[in-house]
Amino acid sequence: MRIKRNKITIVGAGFTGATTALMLAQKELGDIVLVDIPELENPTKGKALDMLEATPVMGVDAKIIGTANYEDTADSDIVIVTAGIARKPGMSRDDLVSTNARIVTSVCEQIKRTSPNAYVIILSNPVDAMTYVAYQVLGFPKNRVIGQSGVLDTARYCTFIAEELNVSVEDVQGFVLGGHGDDMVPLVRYSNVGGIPLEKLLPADRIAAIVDRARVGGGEIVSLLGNGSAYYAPAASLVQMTEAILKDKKRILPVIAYLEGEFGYQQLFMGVPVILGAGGIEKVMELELTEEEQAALDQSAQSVRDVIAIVQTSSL
Ligand SMILES: NC(=O)C1=CN([C@@H]2O[C@H](COP(=O)(O)OP(=O)(O)OC[C@H]3O[C@@H](n4cnc5c(N)ncnc54)[C@H](O)[C@@H]3O)[C@@H](O)[C@H]2O)C=CC1
Ligand SMILES: O=C([O-])CC(=O)C(=O)O
Repeated sequence: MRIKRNKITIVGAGFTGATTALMLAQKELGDIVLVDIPELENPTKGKALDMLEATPVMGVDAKIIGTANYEDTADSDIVIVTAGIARKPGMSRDDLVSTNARIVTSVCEQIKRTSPNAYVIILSNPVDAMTYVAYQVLGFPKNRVIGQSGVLDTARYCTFIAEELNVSVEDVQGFVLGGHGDDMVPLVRYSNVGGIPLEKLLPADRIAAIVDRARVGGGEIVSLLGNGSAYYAPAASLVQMTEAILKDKKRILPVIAYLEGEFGYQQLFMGVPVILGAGGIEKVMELELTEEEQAALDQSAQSVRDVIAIVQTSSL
């Protein structure tokens, strides 16, 4: 038997897609196919070739191609979907819903045809609802349809904690539950720094300020960039998820998963901690929540449901 190299497709070769491709190559996680629309075929080929030409300098082996043809993506192990429009200052992620639902639908129809066995990771916003759209169109089992929100939201939360305490980011542990919107739920009670509960290290008002900043972390970058949204930290998050699956690491990471009773929610895609390994989402890790935490999560779940309802009632 010949051992096969991993094949990773990234749909959407814009800021997040191209950055993810480069980071995947730097980690030698597999060969990479970047796909974009036919009108951008040459720029997509150009980005891929430019990255490929960086590989001898970086000392990594990864084939990287750009294309507008889904046949080139056939039999990918992982497909990452970043296709769609990004928000601009003054917009919410939910304002992208109609346009991106159409794009994610057409992309997933192609993925279903060309890579029926792939694990699919969705980034396009509003990502909880777009993961739902992808699941409907793909018809893949729920363990193979995964949305990215919590790794990024948690990264922001941990960055701000490390900055506040002037300690290494490596020693900060925590996670953020719920939808990828301004009412996401950073779980303070389960956060620690070097094993020491966060609540013993910082006063409540400083923790509250960190939680508030993490919740609007995406918007902070949108305001600063002026014409688009974050891409370095989102790309790093996608790479961590991809690595967890391809190396069967069984990482416990917060991702958007299909809930069928877990945390009390039925038939809902939302961010929760899971075991991520070679089986994709291998298990949702349920936690005991206080009444207050559950109420905050309920509010976030309702926001996700409201956006999914827009998708369900519109003729895309
Ligand atoms: N879930 C999350 O944590 C995050 C989500 N996002 C979302 O990711 C999406 C992409 O963001 P960026 O890369 O910054 O945007 P971008 O505009 O730089 O790139 C998007 C790319 O998608 C391509 N595209 C559009 N329709 C397509 C189709 N049918 N097939 C293939 N490609 C298509 C565009 O041509 C463009 O190159 C946005 O919706 C953004 O809101 C961004 C950061 C974090
Ligand atoms: O804020 C946005 O629109 C992009 C995104 O989801 C994030 O950076 O968290």
